[in-house]
Amino acid sequence: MANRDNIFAAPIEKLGDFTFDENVAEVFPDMIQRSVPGYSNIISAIGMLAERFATDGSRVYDLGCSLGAATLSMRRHIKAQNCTIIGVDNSPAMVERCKLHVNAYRSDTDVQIIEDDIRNVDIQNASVVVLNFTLQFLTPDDRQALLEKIFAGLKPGGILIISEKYNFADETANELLIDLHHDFKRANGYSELEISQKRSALENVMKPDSIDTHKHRLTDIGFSSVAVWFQCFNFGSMFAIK
Ligand SMILES: Nc1ncnc2c1ncn2[C@@H]1O[C@H](C[S@+](CC[C@H]([NH3+])C(=O)[O-])CC(=O)[O-])[C@@H](O)[C@H]1O
Ligand SMILES: O=C(O)C(=O)Cc1ccccc1
Repeated sequence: MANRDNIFAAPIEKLGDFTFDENVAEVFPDMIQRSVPGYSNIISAIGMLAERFATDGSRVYDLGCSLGAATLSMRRHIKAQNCTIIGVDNSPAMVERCKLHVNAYRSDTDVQIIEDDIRNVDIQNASVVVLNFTLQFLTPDDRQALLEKIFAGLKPGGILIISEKYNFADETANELLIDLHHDFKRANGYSELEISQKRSALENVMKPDSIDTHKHRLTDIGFSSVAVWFQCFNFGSMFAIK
């Protein structure tokens, strides 16, 4: 069984910003499963979308791949020939573990895991690009530049899948959805202290956009067929087709 996430269980005197360090990588499958509503469904659907959109000889990118959950789901589903999946993450602890997961099985689809900042990565000949809960960790300017680079590197008909935590312009709706997310975490065994310390640790490093902001930004860049295909509380996933 995966190691249990106890990172914020005890009171932390000098609470710093949340980072994807060794301790987080160690418990990450448990943390993300108990913290993100719909995570498993999203991972499965990313595989299904990749099966439809991956084309022969193209590249498939998983940007902010963590331990490679989306990469592995896509690798299981892709039927196209001579595809390469490129997973990128700038956390050495994540990349080290991700490589172990990927190398545990062989497959017809080649997988390369790269330790780098996704802002530096060259994107070319892409049929599928996945940003599964990664864009939210970049600054707004960096979000725009990254999405422009992805658009330029996608083949016509290629798909971008972006999963994010959202905020909502309506204050009442926003508070209710945040509360429901906290109920979800409580139901999954997190204490009030864990919920509040993690919330504080994330405050400076993760600033969610609204669904409208995402849609407008993608449409302005040139994507067509922008749609939310999944939402649970303040978490969801969109696709955008070039
Ligand atoms: N600039 C950056 N460059 C590279 N990696 C980055 C950067 N910023 C953050 N990361 C990486 O993005 C990942 C975000 S987790 C993604 C889950 C995964 N997609 C999953 O499907 O399981 C989401 C979450 O924990 O909420 C972490 O591994 C960071 O190291
Ligand atoms: O736990 C939370 O409150 C979240 O917003 C999701 C999350 C999951 C894993 C790492 C960082 C944020």
